[in-house]
Amino acid sequence: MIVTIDGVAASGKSSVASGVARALNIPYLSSGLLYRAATWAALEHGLTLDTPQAGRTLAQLLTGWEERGQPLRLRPLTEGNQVWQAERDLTEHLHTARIDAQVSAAAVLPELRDWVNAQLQGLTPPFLAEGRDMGSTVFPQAERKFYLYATPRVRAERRVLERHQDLESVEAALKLRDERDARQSAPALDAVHIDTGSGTLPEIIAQVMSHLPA
Ligand SMILES: Nc1ncnc2c1ncn2[C@@H]1O[C@H](COP(=O)(O)OP(=O)(O)OP(=O)(O)O)[C@@H](O)[C@H]1O
Ligand SMILES: Nc1ccn([C@@H]2O[C@H](COP(=O)(O)O)[C@@H](O)[C@H]2O)c(=O)n1
Repeated sequence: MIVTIDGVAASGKSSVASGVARALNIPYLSSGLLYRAATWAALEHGLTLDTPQAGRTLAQLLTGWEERGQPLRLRPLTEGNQVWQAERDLTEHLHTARIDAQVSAAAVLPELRDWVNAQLQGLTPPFLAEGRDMGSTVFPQAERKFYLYATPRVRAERRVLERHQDLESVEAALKLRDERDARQSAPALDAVHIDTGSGTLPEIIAQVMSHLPA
């Protein structure tokens, strides 16, 4: 079985995916974490993302690591996904304001989208995949698809509890990321839409579960 959960930034995708995956006893895959890790790699290597050759250069960097036996890999742990490169856990570097600000510019590159999609499509079901285009592009065959949303204010209020930033700038950054991401990835037309501002996290997880076979 494949279940997809797409949604806007900070709508609760990872938290809901983790809860549902735990209840189903299957792993969840955070596609956003792979985009974040590739963005981190690009920035670490001084790669400028808005040049015509950026996609090719980034793809060469990622495949070069692969060929040298030091690939960038998603570890789909149910309690929270991680990304490792060789023996190094990169996860703590990936949820920062710096990566938030740059990740949409990396995610627009077709070479990176192909690389992320190939990583995910190479995995064996059952699993739950979360991101922006999991139900529409990467796993159109998924048995159940969900789309999570909430107002920018609700999402910003939640995010400031996780990071030491002010509410107005977090909300502005979320709106900007939503706008950029909407141009490069679309949710599935057959997804069940859920407003995560309408309940607590356990209630939203229960709402998703109610649409899944018992
Ligand atoms: N009802 C709720 N539904 C979902 N998330 C909630 C809810 N209430 C609080 N949260 C919190 O919202 C925060 C953002 O959730 P999460 O990081 O899972 O979102 P995300 O969509 O994966 O974010 P990003 O797009 O930035 O990766 C978390 O701290 C989560 O616990
Ligand atoms: N399927 C996806 C998933 C993510 N992205 C891009 O990555 C960014 C980070 O994702 P989060 O889920 O951690 O918020 C996101 O803002 C997108 O730019 C994507 O394009 N497609």
